[in-house]
Amino acid sequence: MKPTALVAGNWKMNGLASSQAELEALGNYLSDGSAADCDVLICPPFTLIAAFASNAPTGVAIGAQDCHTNKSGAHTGDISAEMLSDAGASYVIVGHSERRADHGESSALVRDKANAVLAEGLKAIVCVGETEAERDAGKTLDVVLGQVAQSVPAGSIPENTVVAYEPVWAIGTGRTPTVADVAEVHTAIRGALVERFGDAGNGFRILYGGSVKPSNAAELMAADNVNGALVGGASLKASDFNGIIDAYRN
Ligand SMILES: O=C[C@H](O)COP(=O)(O)O
Repeated sequence: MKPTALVAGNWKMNGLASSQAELEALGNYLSDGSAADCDVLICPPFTLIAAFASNAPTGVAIGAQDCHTNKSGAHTGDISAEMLSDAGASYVIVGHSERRADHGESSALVRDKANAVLAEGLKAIVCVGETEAERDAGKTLDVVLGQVAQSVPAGSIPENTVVAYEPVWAIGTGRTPTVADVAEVHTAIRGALVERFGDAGNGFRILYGGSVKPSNAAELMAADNVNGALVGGASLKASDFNGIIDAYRN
């Protein structure tokens, strides 16, 4: 059975307390419009998680953008999955390419972070994706499937793990792969998940991320094995994010 889609907003290092208005606008749109056939998630910066979680509109889950592998301890500046759960988060993004690049995170570390997320009963969104040089060298599937194999925990099930395919060169650039290219990568990821997890592999949600906006959401979301979106820039304004959620309205 096709999994319920997830439209997730990753606010990255954007958002102040005043951004609560965008969350409210999103909630108003969701409650006013015809029901969207997808789950909706906002991952604000750490500083806003508790406030957002306690005021989250109906139908909007709140998540985080990273966590440490440990539950607690001497790790200055880090946040654990237990703390995120305590603050009201229900999802945690791990292995975003910006963290892999900015903080040198390896796939093994990403898997350990995902395991920490699962251990707290939260859901992990495990990000994978090739750089432009890797795509140009014809290595897209090798890179992406290698990251999936190494970053997705052995204990993953469709209810606790989401895979997000984000070509690094498409993030924040306004460029996207063709729908056929997206379908090829997503179908390859699906195949790898089925090979590893059996029939359950068909139940995992595989999100596409990278310059998703209202004008291209419908065609990207219709591609084979695309079960939602991980949205950066266009998630910061409720009106844009709502336009992406519209891809899942009848
Ligand atoms: O996590 C979200 C992605 O990095 C996509 O960002 P973007 O929609 O701004 O391209």
